[in-house]
Amino acid sequence: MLSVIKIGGNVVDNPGLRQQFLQDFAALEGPKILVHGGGKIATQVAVKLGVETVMVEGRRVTDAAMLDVVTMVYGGLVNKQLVAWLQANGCNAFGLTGADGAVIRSKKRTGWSVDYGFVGDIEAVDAGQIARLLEAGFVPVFAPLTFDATLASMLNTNADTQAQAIAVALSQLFDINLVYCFEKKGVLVDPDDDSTVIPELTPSLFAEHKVSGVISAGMIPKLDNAFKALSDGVRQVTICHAEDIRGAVATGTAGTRIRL
Ligand SMILES: Nc1ncnc2c1ncn2[C@@H]1O[C@H](COP(=O)(O)OP(=O)(O)O)[C@@H](O)[C@H]1O
Ligand SMILES: CC(=O)N[C@@H](CCC(=O)OP(=O)(O)O)C(=O)O
Repeated sequence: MLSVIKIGGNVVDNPGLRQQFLQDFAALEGPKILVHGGGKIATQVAVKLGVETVMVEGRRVTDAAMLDVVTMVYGGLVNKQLVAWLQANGCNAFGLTGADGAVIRSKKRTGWSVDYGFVGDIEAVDAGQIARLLEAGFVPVFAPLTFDATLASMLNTNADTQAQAIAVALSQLFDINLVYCFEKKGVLVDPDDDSTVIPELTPSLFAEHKVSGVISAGMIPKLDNAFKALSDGVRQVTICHAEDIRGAVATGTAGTRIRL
């Protein structure tokens, strides 16, 4: 089983949670891939540089100035720090974006009522190249950046979507366990109460909870990605707290298990 783990920016930005996660991730058995976010950190750096942040339905509107910010923050600062910290924990991390080795190609998002600018919708993931990194003993660590060769441009891609696309592409070659880690215990009935985890979520329960407002905001696109991964060939999908990653990988019992 290959574990594809996504970690959100709120965990990366919290030193205590991050340190525990890095140790736990480094100790996971078997082949593994990390996909990181970092939206919160990009917003903080953009403020310092005087670049305005505009989010529409959980996606960052990315003009030329913001593309420079996210390329620096995701491809540079966050990716390289994570690689260094994982190496310090004995994990042979290899940091990359979708442009490196042309592993993830995308197209600039068009045809929406909003002009998202330099946001990439993924067209192709080169599973063979990623598998070769794994065979060579590396642990790929992906920044949420893809690229369009025709435009000769980096593109900003949501990290949850990128994790889903990587997991689906590699499901041709491996049984995949996709785990979305964030700073809550799972999908919750009351998002402010970690004791209200929904242990199993089906499409019908998801639809009910969307209508009632129990599931909202960033959790909606995260779950759309989770269900898409399962229906496109991923074996197991879990949404859990970063501190429960070992249970999610070893026994599949942590947080919320997604079922079709
Ligand atoms: N029912 C729910 N259970 C847990 N979180 C929820 C729920 N509904 C909305 N959310 C919100 O969704 C957020 C997770 O989405 P997002 O911020 O995109 O995550 P990430 O940082 O991992 O990319 C949570 O921080 C929480 O505020
Ligand atoms: C297009 C788009 O919205 N990209 C995201 C990529 C980072 C991300 O997804 O970070 P989290 O997982 O921490 O939210 C953004 O720039 O915010």
